[in-house]
Amino acid sequence: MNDTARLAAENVTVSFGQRRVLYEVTLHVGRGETVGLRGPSGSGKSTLARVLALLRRPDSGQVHLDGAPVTAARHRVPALVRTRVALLFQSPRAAADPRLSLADLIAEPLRATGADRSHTRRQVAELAERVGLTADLLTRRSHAVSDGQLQRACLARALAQKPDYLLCDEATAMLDASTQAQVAHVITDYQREHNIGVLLITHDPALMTRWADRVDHLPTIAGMPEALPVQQDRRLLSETRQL
Ligand SMILES: Nc1ncnc2c1ncn2[C@@H]1O[C@H](COP(=O)(O)OP(=O)(O)OP(=O)(O)O)[C@@H](O)[C@H]1O
Repeated sequence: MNDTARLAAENVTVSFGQRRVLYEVTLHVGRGETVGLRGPSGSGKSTLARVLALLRRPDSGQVHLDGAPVTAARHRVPALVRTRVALLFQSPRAAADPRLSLADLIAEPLRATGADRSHTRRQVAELAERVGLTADLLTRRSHAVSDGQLQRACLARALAQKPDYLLCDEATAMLDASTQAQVAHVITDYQREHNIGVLLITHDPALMTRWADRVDHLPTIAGMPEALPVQQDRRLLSETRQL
């Protein structure tokens, strides 16, 4: 694999107030690979995903996107860079504007890039078909669809960005087994077609085993105090294994 074709967190440290959540964590996701990230509740998995998704700047350390450092976050990152990483959250309701129909939700990234209406309509129809949403669902707003249907719309929206990296933060945890399998199938198909890197955060060991090429692990610190001493080691334990 080309060493620069990857999304990388390098020595990332993040604290919330006095509480250090990540300390010098390094994690790489290469194009075409699926990296699992495990760790107990509160160990900082979502925080690391937000850093990698360019939603939060680390206190120290850096994010590299295909070899180039990204030193800003959110709207300070140029749209062409920002949209290359998509994040799919556990709760689609928290991630979806309730005023939008599912069609408008999926179209959000296309509108943001100024795509014309007919292109947007075609893309939305294609993405809806890819994730298994029928036309009648596309006119509904989030309150009138199930969690599984809404999560599929959020996945379609993420793919509308044409990301090179997709970060799935417990993205299938709320779904029944069959919807979970469908969502996983859509993502792995897309990955094969577009050679995207996938970060998979899940507490489900079976899903991790089936899906991840290798797994990294964020450790817990037993009895972690609110204010950690600087030397407290929060480095990532790499548990490279071929599954
Ligand atoms: N915005 C915030 N402000 C203050 N503390 C936060 C904030 N976001 C996260 N935290 C804290 O940081 C720690 C790590 O949270 P994070 O959500 O990254 O963990 P996680 O490993 O994803 O947990 P889970 O598996 O339960 O989702 C937790 O103690 C959490 O309470």
